[in-house]
Amino acid sequence: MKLHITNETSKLKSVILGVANSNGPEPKLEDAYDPKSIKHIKEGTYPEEADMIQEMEQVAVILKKHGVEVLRPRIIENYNQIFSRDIGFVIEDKFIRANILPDREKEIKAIDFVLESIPADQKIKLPDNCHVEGGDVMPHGDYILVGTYRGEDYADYITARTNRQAVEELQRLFPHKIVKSFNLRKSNTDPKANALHLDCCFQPVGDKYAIIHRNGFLEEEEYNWLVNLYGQDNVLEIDAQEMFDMNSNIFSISETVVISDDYFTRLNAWLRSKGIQVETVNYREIAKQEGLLRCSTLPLRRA
Ligand SMILES: NC(=[NH2+])NCCC[C@H](N)C(=O)O
Repeated sequence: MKLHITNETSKLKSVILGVANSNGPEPKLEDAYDPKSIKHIKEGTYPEEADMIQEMEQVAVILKKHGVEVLRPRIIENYNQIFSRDIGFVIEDKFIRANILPDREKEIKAIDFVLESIPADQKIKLPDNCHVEGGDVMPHGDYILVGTYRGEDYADYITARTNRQAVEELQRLFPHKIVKSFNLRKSNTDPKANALHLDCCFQPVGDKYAIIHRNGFLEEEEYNWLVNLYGQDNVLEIDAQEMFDMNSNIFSISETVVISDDYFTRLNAWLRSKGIQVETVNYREIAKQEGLLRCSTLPLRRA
């Protein structure tokens, strides 16, 4: 297995796409770990497995059409394995195993066949006190952009998934990169005010563009730093409703092709106006669990 990831948008060669099969029964309220799932459990609109399977198959078809190798996790009975992004991530030729929320720690076992094909010196397990999930980590050329939560009350937030210790450890592991971290707004109860991961409020796209939601960031200066990295004219600012709908969580197959949700009419028109081909799927049921296309993919190799 050859690993190579240095950014979000180079031509995708190989990816793990999550699975919704045997996703388990609707969680009890006290077992849910994000506010959007909680909302849908309360309202009786939690997504059906059959619908989510069908939504994910549309993504598999598009990826294959674009010549991408698509790997799927082995199915663990009655376990949520939709959001592969968070279980690990690749930076350059290293696979870093995430120290994920304990509720999700079995997910990694289902990609053992991938891990076995990676040489031992390319696999990294962070110390246990470093919490990190792939949704918070974006290799970006000379930078590694990392979403985090620096509040003293970190432990109170089930929505805070990447801590300072992990940010520091990533810098130690990749001394030739600049690890830039972003303090994100967290809410256990309000999905419109919760940037669950960095990819829930920001994502680079194309060769010089980005999608961003200002209120996802707690520090004005960190938000401005990101906007300046692209230039104001190259950034699409999304509002709280669009963040909630998960507009920043599309997925790039290359600098010129993305997979987006058919529902994102404003975003898709903006992408097309920049010369980007937009492949669309309907991911409205998956979206109810506070994740979307980037969250359900774990890229292993890009050109
Ligand atoms: N990369 C992401 N944004 N992943 C979203 C994961 C959503 C999932 N319900 C969780 O709370 O863990």
